[in-house]
Amino acid sequence: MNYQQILNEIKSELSSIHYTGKVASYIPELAKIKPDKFGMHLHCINSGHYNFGDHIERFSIQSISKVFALTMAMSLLDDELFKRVDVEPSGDPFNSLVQLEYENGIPRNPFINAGALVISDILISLLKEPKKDFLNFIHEITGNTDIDINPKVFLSEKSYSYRNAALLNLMKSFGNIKNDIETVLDFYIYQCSIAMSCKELSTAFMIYANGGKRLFDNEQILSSRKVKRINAIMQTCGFYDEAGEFSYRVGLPGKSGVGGGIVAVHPGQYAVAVWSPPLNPKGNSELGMHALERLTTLTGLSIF
Ligand SMILES: NC(=O)CC[C@H](N)C(=O)O
Repeated sequence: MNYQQILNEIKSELSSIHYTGKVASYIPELAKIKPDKFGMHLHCINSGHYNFGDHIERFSIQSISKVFALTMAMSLLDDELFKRVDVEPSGDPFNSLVQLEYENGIPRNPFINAGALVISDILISLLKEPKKDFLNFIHEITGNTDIDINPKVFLSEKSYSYRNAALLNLMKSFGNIKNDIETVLDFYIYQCSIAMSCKELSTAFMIYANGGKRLFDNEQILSSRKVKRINAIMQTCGFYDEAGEFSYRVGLPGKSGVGGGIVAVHPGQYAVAVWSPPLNPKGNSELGMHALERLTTLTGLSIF
């Protein structure tokens, strides 16, 4: 199959689509990103790299970091982790508070903000230097030690984090947050402000496509049992109240972020990342979803 030709076709098809999405503005620093940025990077297990556009430019990974945080927490703790966060789709927006009240402060899954905040709390309790260890984990799975946060995005989100503070306060009232709220918020926002390119993200997500092994040296990072579970959570919960739509249109486990990135994996075949900042009303990259839908249609390679 000529993957580069397929990517070129996706690029030309999408250049004529009139998008209606808006770049995220509730984190002021993200609103400065040009809406016409667009890149895609496909990393195939057997045949290497294919790409187009702004695929080596770094952008704010935002909620894509929730997959790395869950991976770290699952490598430190076993099933007891899931007493504090569930694995069910929420059907609600990423920053919603409503379900938490009914469900006694136990978030529906680790990929909505409430769930990721619980994971941050767990990591703070277990790690010596949470920020350093988190960044080191990303360096380990990408083999790239200069990946870092964007300090402007970090500070920008810190000054507008009222909803995440509300989620933390509510969960703390139910006893599901052990550390102090400022510390958890700070670490959570730190993770979200990491900047990576589509190329780097497709390398990082290769562990989920390759049975838990880094592709570049075959080192086992995560057991295949844990990979199965993380991919299942990405499939059912990776896109908030649009997880069903993504599954139906694209047919891959994946995760999005409000920076406009989406990463998806086809276990045994490839990891792919796409970046286009304008978001649809559910907070997922409008053109990113479209590009991935075309990829699985044109290659015939979805998991279904
Ligand atoms: N969906 C996202 O990417 C949200 C992440 C963002 N940092 C927030 O907490 O609001």
